Amino acid sequence: MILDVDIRHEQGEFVLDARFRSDGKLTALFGPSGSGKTTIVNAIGGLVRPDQGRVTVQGQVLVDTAKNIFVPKHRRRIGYVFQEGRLFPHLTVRQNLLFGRWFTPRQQRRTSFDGVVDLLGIGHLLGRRPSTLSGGEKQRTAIGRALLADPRLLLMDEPLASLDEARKAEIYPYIERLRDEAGVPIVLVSHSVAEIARLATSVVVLAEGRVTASGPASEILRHSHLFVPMGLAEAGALIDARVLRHDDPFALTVLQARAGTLTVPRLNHPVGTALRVRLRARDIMLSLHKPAGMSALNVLPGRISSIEDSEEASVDVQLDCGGDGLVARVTRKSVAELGLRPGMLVHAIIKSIAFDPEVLGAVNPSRP
Ligand SMILES: Nc1ncnc2c1ncn2[C@@H]1O[C@H](COP(=O)(O)OP(=O)(O)OP(=O)(O)O)[C@@H](O)[C@H]1O
Repeated sequence: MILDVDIRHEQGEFVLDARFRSDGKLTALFGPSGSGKTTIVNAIGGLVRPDQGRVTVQGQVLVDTAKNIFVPKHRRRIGYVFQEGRLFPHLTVRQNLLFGRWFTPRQQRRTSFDGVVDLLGIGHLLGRRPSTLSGGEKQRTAIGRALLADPRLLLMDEPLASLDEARKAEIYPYIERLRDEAGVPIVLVSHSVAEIARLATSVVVLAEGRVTASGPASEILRHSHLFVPMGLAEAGALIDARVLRHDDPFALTVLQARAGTLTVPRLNHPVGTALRVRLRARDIMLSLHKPAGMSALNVLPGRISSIEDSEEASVDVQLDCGGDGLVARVTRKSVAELGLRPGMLVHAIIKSIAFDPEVLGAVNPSRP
C-alpha cells in the first residue's frame, strides 16, 4: 500500500476524521474549500501533528500516536510542491534544482539531475532566474527541485491553481510523465474535476473533514452523487482508447475503445497513442434503437448495468459497453417512458463535441 491514512485532528471549530488507503500512482484529494485537503497533506508531510491516528507511506510508519511515533518532516523524504512554486529568487534554475539535492545523503541519491531536467523539459532554462520564468516553467522547476531530493512521495497542493488554462494545458503532459515514468507516487490536491479526470489514478473525496468516497478514478468519477454539490455536471466515465486513424479531409480523429470507435475533432497525437477519454454523463443520451438519420457520430451499443435509485429529476444510468463502463445522466421521466431497466440493451449517443480536448490526456505521452 502506497498510502494509508487514518487520522483525527481538531483545528479550532474544524474536526478532521479521515481514513483512506491508496495504491494509486496519483491520488487526488478532492473536495470543497475547507473540507480538510490541506490538513491531510500537511499531516502526511509532517507540518501538522494529528491529535490521533496513523500515517503510513510506502510501508513506513510516519505517524502513530498510539506508539508515540512522529517522524519529523525533514526525515520523511516527502517532496512538496505548492501553488506558488516558492523558488529562491536569487538562485538560478540550476541552483534551485540542486538545492533539492543538498538534503539527501550522496549514497541515497537515485534520481539523476539530467533525467529530471529532461523529464520536465527545463534544460533551456537552467541559467535563468525565477523572475524571468512563466508560471508553468516555475512550477516545472519546483517539481524538479522536489524530485531531486529523492522523495518517497510527492505532495502537490493545488500546484496549477495560479495558472491560466493555457499554462495548465502546457504542464499536464509533464505531470502525466511524472506519474508514469518517475516512479514517485503523487498526492495532488485539486478543485477541478477536469484536472482529476485527466491526471488521477485514485480519488479521495472529502466533505467537512470526512472521506465520503475513495477508490480508482474511473470508479469514483462515474458516480455523480459522490460529487454533490460540486461536480454533478462533471461526473462521467473515464475510458482508455487508442488513436486508430485520422480523417484529415474532415479534420477528425477516430479512436478505438473497448466500447467501439469514437470520432473526435482532429488530435495531434500519432496513430497508436494511448489516450484517456472522459465521457460526461450529461453528454450521453440513450436510445432503445440504433438511431438513423442523425448527426451524432458516436453511437455505442451497451447493456444497462444499474439505474440509480433517486427522487431527483435526473438519474445516473450505468452501462456496460463491451467492457467499458459508461454512465448517462437522463431524466427519471425518460427512464419511465422508455421502460429502462438493468439488463436491457440500449444505444448510448455521444456527440463528438462532447469530447473535451483538455481531458484527452495521453496515458504514456511522448516527449512534448
Ligand atoms: N491553524 C488553524 N486553526 C484553526 N482552524 C484551522 C487552521 N488551519 C485550518 N483551519 C480550518 O480547518 C479547516 C480545513 O482547512 P483545510 O485548509 O485543510 O481545507 P482545504 O480543503 O484544504 O480548503 P481549501 O480548498 O480552501 O484550501 C478549515 O475550516 C480551516 O478554516
